[in-house]
Amino acid sequence: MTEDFYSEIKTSTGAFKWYCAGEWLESTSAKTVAVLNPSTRQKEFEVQEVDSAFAAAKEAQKAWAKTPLCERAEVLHRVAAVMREHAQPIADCLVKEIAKPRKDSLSEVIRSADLIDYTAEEGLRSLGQGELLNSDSFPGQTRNKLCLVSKVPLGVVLAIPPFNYPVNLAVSKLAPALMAGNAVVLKPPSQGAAAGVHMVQCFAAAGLPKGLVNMVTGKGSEIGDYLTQHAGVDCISFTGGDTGVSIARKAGMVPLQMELGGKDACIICSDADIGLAAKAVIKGGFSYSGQRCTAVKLVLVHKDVADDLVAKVAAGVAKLRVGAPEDDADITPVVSESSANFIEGLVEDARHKGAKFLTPYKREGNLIWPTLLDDVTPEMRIAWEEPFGPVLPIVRVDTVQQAIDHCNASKFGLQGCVFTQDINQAIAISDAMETGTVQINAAPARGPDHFPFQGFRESGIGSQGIRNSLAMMVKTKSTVINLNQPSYAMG
Ligand SMILES: NC(=O)C1=CN([C@@H]2O[C@H](COP(=O)(O)OP(=O)(O)OC[C@H]3O[C@@H](n4cnc5c(N)ncnc54)[C@H](OP(=O)(O)O)[C@@H]3O)[C@@H](O)[C@H]2O)C=CC1
Ligand SMILES: O=C(O)[C@H](O)COP(=O)(O)O
Repeated sequence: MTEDFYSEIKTSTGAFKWYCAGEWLESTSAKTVAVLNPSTRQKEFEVQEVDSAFAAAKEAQKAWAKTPLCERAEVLHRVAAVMREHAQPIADCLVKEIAKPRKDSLSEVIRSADLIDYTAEEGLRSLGQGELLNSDSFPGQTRNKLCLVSKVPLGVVLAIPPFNYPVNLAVSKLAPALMAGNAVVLKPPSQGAAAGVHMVQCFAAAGLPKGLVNMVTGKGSEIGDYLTQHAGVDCISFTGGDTGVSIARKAGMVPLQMELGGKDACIICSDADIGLAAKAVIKGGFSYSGQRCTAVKLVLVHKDVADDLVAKVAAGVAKLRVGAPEDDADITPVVSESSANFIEGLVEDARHKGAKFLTPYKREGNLIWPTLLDDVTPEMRIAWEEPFGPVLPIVRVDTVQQAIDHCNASKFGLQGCVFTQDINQAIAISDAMETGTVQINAAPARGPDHFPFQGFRESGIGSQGIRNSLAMMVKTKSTVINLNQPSYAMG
């Protein structure tokens, strides 16, 4: 029974426990953090605020590093199977604590199980390979040295995912870290922590060695510095907003994988298929109410096709269903009141500076109706900042170069997309855009999860995607065999 399966994760007072060295524990401070339901704005869950789990992780990691790759892969496949079997309660948490539509919540969990399986398989192949270098290719050397290059674990990985994909973006760190022989301390987002607790129970139930995955709950603003600057951390894998920039500045000598904010722009050329572009703009701009790092956050459309595009997008936006995540509405409450207030600030700034409202701005609590703004100019904040909500600005441009210049002037460089029917123009624009990925004739997207995913400038450091995350979670080790005489192949 799935309910029994999750019974041990709660304290007697109903808060969720934290997880250390294979045990679900109650915090000695008894301090808790309330998780508010974005729809009702009432307390839905409680998680504990606790201290550290690094010692347990370090201890467990030593034995795990000596565990054969194929055994690590087997354990991960078991985790994926358990997660699929017990997916619904995790998805239910996502509906209640981050107001993600019901269907999308379940698909996030299933996508995460798929990611774990794929990581196990990819890790078996890629981590099993090393390199052999001969010394005689460097000037002045003979072939008397053989360098064996292998990949060894980093140690303890601190994983910090954001609220909008608390399961998938946790698993995208945990699975490669574990497959590569590391232990993990997970700090889930406060809004998303209940889903995180349920997810960790799947790792525990799959028979992962004790101490290998530990979960510390609490507010990032209070325990974040303690965790990210802890001497027991050997790597930080963080996904989130500007906080990541300050973490990177303060972090010590540890590898960083930072996936941060974005202002993903959609450039629509005069020869574009406008029907296709309009559909992508609507889906890209408004799915999960615009709360995706890869959401379309700016449309830069050529003036010759702008009226056509705007009419088609407005017609599509009018059909979006606004309501409750339980009812699978397209637009659901944004994650918090402070987030809704921030979005409203951007909308009001645009109103004062002359933006044209193609849909009226409407808000009830955390629920914001989809808002389409035309005639946006570079003087408006919305032209540069990410609302992380259902608000989409449209800038009309005279030339494609103007659109490229706008993208490249942004502090962000996550993804972008271009719509044109001329492949030569598409490639030229892609090459000119300073973003980690450019999609041609489709909206930005991180998935499928094995594609490399990276941000330039303040959008990140390093690269995600299953193969790249596996490569990120190891360090290179060389062993040099020194022969007593040069040895050349076959005679
Ligand atoms: N490039 C990418 O791959 C992605 C980027 N994002 C970006 O994430 C942002 C939205 O997510 P959001 O959760 O609001 O982002 P935040 O940066 O606010 O939080 C991300 C995580 O960091 C934690 N945190 C907060 N303060 C600190 C601190 N000082 N030290 C360590 N950890 C801390 C949070 O915990 P707590 O919840 O307790 O505050 C949370 O777990 C957007 O900017 C979006 O673009 C989102 C998804 C993907
Ligand atoms: O947090 C996000 O926005 C995700 O990384 C987006 O993933 P997706 O583009 O595959 O939905």
